[in-house]
Amino acid sequence: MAKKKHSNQNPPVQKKKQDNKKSHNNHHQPSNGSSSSSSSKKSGLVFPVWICVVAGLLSLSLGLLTPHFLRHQSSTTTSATTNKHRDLQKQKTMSSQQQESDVTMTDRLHPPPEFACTSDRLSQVLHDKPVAGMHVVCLNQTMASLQIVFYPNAQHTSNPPSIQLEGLPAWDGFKDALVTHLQLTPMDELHQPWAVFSPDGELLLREDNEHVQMDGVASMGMVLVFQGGQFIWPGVKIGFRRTIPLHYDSTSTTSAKKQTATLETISLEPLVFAVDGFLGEEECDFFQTQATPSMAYSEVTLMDMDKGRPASDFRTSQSTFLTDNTHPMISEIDYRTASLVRVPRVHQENVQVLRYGNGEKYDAHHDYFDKQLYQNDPSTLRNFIQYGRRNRMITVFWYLSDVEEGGETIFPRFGGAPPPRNMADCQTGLKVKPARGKVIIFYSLKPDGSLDPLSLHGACPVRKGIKWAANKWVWNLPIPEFGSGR
Ligand SMILES: O=C(O)CCC(=O)C(=O)O
Ligand SMILES: [Fe+2]
Repeated sequence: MAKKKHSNQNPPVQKKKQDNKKSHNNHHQPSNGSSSSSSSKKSGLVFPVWICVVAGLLSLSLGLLTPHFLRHQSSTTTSATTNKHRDLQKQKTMSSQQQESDVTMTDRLHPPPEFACTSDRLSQVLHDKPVAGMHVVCLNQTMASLQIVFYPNAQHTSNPPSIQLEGLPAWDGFKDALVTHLQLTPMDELHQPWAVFSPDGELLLREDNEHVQMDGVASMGMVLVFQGGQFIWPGVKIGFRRTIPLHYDSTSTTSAKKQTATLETISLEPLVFAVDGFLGEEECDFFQTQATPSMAYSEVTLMDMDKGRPASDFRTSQSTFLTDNTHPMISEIDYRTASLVRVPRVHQENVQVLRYGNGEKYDAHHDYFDKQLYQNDPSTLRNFIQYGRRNRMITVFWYLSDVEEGGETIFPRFGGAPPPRNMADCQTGLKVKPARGKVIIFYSLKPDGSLDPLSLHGACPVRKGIKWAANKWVWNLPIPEFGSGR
């Protein structure tokens, strides 16, 4: 039986002229150079260190006020957060006797409490089994050195490797340490630069940043490094629940803003989270109403081996893309989604609304594009996936209705199971029951940036009732020419 792998895709749109070649995310605002320097000249060491720490945290949080996942890619390089480093240099010129006695009291420059590398915080990011390409790094900055503890592939270990760098290292030294101890591979034309994030998904550094002042970073406490360059929530273990704050774009006008979301890990292989109540009643109704006039039996982008076959061989539901991004309810959810996955809105496709009537289904497939399977489709290869560099990374799948019977989303390769022989089979695997307002988040790419074949999934036939749902696809790179963030 022919393998029925296929992807569903927005039809190609004329590419707008956009320069997104070399983009850096500017996550730290430049320091204004004021604050604690005069008091650190006058008084002893303990007092100025505290002032410096407070000033550092203040300017760090100012830098974080507009999280990167709400911003478009900017072309500035990483710059200084605080004047803490300069103050530290001044302090180092003080008498060594004075320094010694005070250092014992304020030896460690405290990271923001929520990012401190405590065993509790570590238990929220480490896994029993290695996660290829996601690394946890603990930074312990003292007056004299920076201690770096590595948890390669975000795996628990009682004896993690660590190193000690003298003073506050330069970006090059820190970068070399990460590359060596985490075995990071350099970017090339098919791979994004690796990147360093706060545990809350804030982009801090990228491999291709040129001028980085390390003070803000070194005092972060814990950072996550992703070989694939994009943030992915650590799954930790099945049943793990993480409540995250949701941030909103300042232009957002909706009154009913959700402040938090709770992600529950429902599978590690593939990585799947469930978020109850992510969408409100009004929103579920709105998307059904908005989509109804343009619903049509679904198209799929056929792989080479499937060319000529009708889409209904695989997928019998109706669907439509909603393209009016200026509608407040649509853009509101785009921003909410950017915050949910901590990936900027410009990585999102327009939402695709789905409706399954009785008996309608969608056989198991991947949402990513495997470039090997599109070698005879130059348009998809070039325009969408840029020969494999760009791809769908995340599906945020919305359930807009309850379904009386059937209509589950199935992951047949749950737990690393082998590929099913029959892609229409709905017996084995993880089955997610639709529930109005709930979304699931699943990752088609792994933290190292490679395709995750275990993300295979399908829609079981609806047995009773109607299933309304939607796909919100988030790419691993900006898609300004066909995404919803245009
Ligand atoms: O309807 C579902 O549960 C899944 C649909 C799906 O995977 C898709 O539209 O790509
Ligand atoms: Fe899908």
